[in-house]
Amino acid sequence: MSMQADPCAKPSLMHPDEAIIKLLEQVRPLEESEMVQLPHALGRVLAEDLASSIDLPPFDNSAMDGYAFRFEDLAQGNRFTLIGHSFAGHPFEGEASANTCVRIMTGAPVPPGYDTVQMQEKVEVDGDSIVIEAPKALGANVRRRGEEVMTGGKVLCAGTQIGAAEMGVLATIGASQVRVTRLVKVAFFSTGDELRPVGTELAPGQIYDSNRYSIQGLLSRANVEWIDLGVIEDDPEAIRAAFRNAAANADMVLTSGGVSVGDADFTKQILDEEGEITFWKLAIKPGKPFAFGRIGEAVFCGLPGNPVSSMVTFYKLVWPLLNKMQGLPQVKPLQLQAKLKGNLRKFPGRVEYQRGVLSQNAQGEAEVSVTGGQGSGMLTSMSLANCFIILAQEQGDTPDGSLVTVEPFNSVLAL
Ligand SMILES: Nc1nc2c(c(=O)[nH]1)N[C@H]1C(S)=C(S)[C@@H](COP(=O)(O)OP(=O)(O)OC[C@H]3O[C@@H](n4cnc5c(N)ncnc54)[C@H](O)[C@@H]3O)O[C@H]1N2
Ligand code: MOO
Repeated sequence: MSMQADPCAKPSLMHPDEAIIKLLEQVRPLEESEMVQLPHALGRVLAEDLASSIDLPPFDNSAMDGYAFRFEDLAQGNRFTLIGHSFAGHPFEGEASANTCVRIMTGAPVPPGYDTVQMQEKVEVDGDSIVIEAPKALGANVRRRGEEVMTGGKVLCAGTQIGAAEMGVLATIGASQVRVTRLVKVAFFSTGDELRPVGTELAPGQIYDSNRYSIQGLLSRANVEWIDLGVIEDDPEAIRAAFRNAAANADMVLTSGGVSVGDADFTKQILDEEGEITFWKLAIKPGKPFAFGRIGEAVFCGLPGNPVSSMVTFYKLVWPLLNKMQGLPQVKPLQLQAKLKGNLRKFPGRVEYQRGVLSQNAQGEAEVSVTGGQGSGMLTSMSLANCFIILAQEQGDTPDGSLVTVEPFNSVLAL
């Protein structure tokens, strides 16, 4: 295993795990909340615990298509007279009496007085009467009123992100609107004189501004409100004006580019003048020059310009911050061990987030391979991947067949 030193590594680089802890200390959950109509609640975060105002299910109902009857009547035999039917939405209106039964459908109310349902496959119909094969227990195939939740019972907790299941739970208890934390506002811009918008011709030395689009994708996945301030030229006054505008309108200012040491890297310089930088330079690859600070009331995250670096630092550092600001709990990402296919090159010095394809082989073992070239400008290495291969700070080259740590892409990165 080669253990050459990373020419870029410096002892002062901060480990990304330490950086996350420090970052999270700098932000608080937003306190403001608002009511939203249920169809607009997807992705939002509940601002308060929610109790059910009804029993769930609201009435005793059948779990099977079949016949409702009184269990005790089986003591007199298993022939029952059919006296009516109960369909979902159309309950039986009559009265239960000895040795009678009611035809019942799944979800239909079990008429008062009846207590047990037998599925129709276990019943013989004989004119107006039926012969029931005795079910094992009283109450068989009946879903009892309130068996899931009683009126007043908690169904969802504050801090829960509303996904597809929660949308359904909210509708189940009849909530037409719901109180959620207000959306975090993020203003972002790209910096760089070489950047051109899509839909224009490239002159020599120019490239298309891809980061704004990947950042838009990430912000959409993170369920925040974003303000796109476009591309700002490498001019200190233009960057200063953009910073002021962004800070006045957002909770977070997010930039891409200009955080390294080049002669036109003004982002850090302007932020030093207009706000404050808390730390800068992390032991992470890609993404070393990630910058963090404050400008006015807003937090500032400066993503490196290299396209993969900006995505990796967003995932690792910005996303947990946004989660905390939205009132979501921090969830440790799932990691697992997978067998490496091929050799991996790495210099000791920085934690590396190489892009990988995780799959299961015929023996059911997890295997992973890198997505080709791992340069921090090669964005296709991200789009081909479904996981990160995480290599520890002091690790060097890793041979084929080794067990490596992988982190499957989470909801912010996966489609
Ligand atoms: N002498 C040193 N040079 C560099 C160092 C260093 O430590 N010493 N760090 C390198 C690392 S690591 C990174 S990452 C980059 C980060 O640089 P910046 O954040 O200042 O970004 P730029 O210089 O503006 O751009 C870097 C690269 O990315 C392209 N880019 C920028 N913005 C976009 C965009 N919106 N869409 C697509 N591509 C973008 C830009 O053209 C450059 O190729 O610095 C290294 N240098
Ligand atoms: O950290 Mo840079 O992102 O290695 O290229």
